[in-house]
Amino acid sequence: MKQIVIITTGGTIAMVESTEGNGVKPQDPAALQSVLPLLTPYAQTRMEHILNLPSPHITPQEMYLIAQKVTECLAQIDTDGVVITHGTDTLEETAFFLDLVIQSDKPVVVTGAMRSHNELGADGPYNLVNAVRVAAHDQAKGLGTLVVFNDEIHTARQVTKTHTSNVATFQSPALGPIGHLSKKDIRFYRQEVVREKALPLVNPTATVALIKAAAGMDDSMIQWAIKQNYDGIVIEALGQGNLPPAMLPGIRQSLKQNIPIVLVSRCFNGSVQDIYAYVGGGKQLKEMGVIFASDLSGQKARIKLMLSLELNLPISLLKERFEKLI
Ligand SMILES: NC(=O)C[C@H](N)C(=O)O
Repeated sequence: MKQIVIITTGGTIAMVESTEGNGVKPQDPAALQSVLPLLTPYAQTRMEHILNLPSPHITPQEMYLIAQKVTECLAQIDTDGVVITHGTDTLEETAFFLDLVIQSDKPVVVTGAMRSHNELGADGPYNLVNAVRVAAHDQAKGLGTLVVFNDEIHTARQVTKTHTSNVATFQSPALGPIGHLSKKDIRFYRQEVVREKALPLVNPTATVALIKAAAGMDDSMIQWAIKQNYDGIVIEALGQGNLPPAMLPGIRQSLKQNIPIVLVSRCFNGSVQDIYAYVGGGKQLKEMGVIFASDLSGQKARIKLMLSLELNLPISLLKERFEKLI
C-alpha cells in the first residue's frame, strides 16, 4: 500500500456552518480526521495540521511554509505522495507555487471543498478521498502539482477557480482536465504537461503589484506602485496583450527604474503576443521591454515573478524565464 501524507491548511473543507445562521467559520482541523477511515482501501495515510486559515489569509509566506513541509515529507523514503487540503479562494496560487518549487517527481495533490463539513452535500470528504486516490496512482508521478476536485484532475498551471459557489468550480479553460475519476478507476487523458523551469524554494520577500487594465484607464495605478516601491508589476492586459495609450508613461517610468513589467491577458484563454502595431499594442510594449508571460493568469504570473525576483536575474534572463518554458 502506498503511504500518503495529508497536510491540512484550513479552508472551507475544515470549516463548519453555524446552525444559528452566523455563517461559516474555521473549526478544529482535527475534525478532518473523521475522513481517515474512508481512505483505508486506497492508501496508508497520516494527517498533519500545519495551518488552519481561510485561504484569503494565505500569503506567499504561508505558501513557502507549505512548500517546505511538502518537500520534507517527499524526502522521506517511505512517503509516496502528499495531499494538501486548502481553501479554494487562493488554492490555485498555492498549487502553482508548489508546482514551481517542488523538485520531486512524487505526486503532490491539492484539494478542498466548496461546502463546509456539516453542510448538506458536503464535498470535502469526497474530494479528499479522490485526492488520496490520485496521489497513490503511479501515473500521477512527474506531472507537477495537481488539483483534484469534483471528480477531475487538473494541472496547477492550467487550473482556475471559475465559480463562486458551484462544486464544479475548478476548471482548466484552455485544455480541460488532464484526468478524471470514477468510482472504479482513474483515467489520465494526457501524460504530457507544460512544466515551468523549477525555481528555488525561498520565502519570497519581493512585492509584486497586480493591475488589471480596462477601457480608458491611465497610468495612475502603475505610478502608485512605483511610488510604493513595488519590486515588480504584473498587468492583465486587454486581448492579445494591448493597453490603453494612457498607461504607457507609467510603463516607461517603471522600466526606466528597473521595475520589471510582466504582461498577461485578462482573457482567460490564449496567450499574450506582440501582434498589434498601434499605440499601446503588443508590438510597442514588447519593444519597450515588457515581459510577455504566455498564457499564465495574472495571479499565477504574480507568484512566478515574486519567486523569480529572488534570483536577482538580469532582465534578459528574467524575460527568458517567462517566455521560454522547459
Ligand atoms: N471554499 C473555500 O474554501 C472558500 C473559502 N473562503 C476559503 O478559501 O478558505
